[in-house]
Amino acid sequence: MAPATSSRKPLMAGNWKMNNTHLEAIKLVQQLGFTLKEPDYEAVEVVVLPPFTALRSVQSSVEMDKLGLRYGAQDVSPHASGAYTGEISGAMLAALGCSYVVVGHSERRQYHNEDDALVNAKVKAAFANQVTPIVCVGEGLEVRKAGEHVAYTLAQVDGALEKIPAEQARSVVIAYEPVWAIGTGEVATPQDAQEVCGAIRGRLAELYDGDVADQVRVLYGGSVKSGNVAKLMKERDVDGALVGGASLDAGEFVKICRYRDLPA
Ligand SMILES: O=C(CO)COP(=O)(O)O
Repeated sequence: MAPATSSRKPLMAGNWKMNNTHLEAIKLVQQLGFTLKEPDYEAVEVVVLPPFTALRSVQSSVEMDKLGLRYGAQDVSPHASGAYTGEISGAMLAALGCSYVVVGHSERRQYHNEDDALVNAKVKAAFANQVTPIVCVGEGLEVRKAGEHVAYTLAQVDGALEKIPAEQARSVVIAYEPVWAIGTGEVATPQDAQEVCGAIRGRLAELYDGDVADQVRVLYGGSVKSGNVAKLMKERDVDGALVGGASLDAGEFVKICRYRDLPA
């Protein structure tokens, strides 16, 4: 278990999903970038995850205006290059300055039949290009009702990290996103989030020697808003949030990044 004095920097990541053209993306990034200041970035790492088509514009905005935001993509191909129509490689993301890529989001597992083996291959593709994967895990409602949410989620962690060496695993980000909480307004209780995030860290301690479990940031995702983030962030194994809908509104996402100012 991680000591309470861990050095993990909180991470607030906005998963825009299939929203915002590249023009809308520039506007949102500028609103965020000009509102957030040095003290914000000292306290939390702020990341936006636009659609592929907006990455180049986001890169230009961030570089031109010297914004402190980081950005990344929502998916990556397991393949390095070649005849894979419609896919985007890790090298392409790296060339656009992406720091992160989401891997294994439940929407991709559900609508694109992504299994643990594919998620694992994508984690490898990300690391091969020095892009940090944000690995999404989490159970659906049926699994939760059956009381099997911890075992189910840990099996996804095992699958995603298969044959990933400790030097890489220590920088991975894991997002616990219970499917029943995504886009439903039904946020997990802080206790529910802590139960699974703590179990994930426990599993990392079993899988890896040294400080891996203490270094890895475990995020919670699923209906995070300014009204619930402060309570979630009080939990010892919740190191940040993967925010969907609420990250599309600059004012709301800034409030989430400044959760320390909100009543818990
Ligand atoms: O899936 C999510 C982030 O990846 C969560 O989405 P919502 O915040 O819209 O529930």
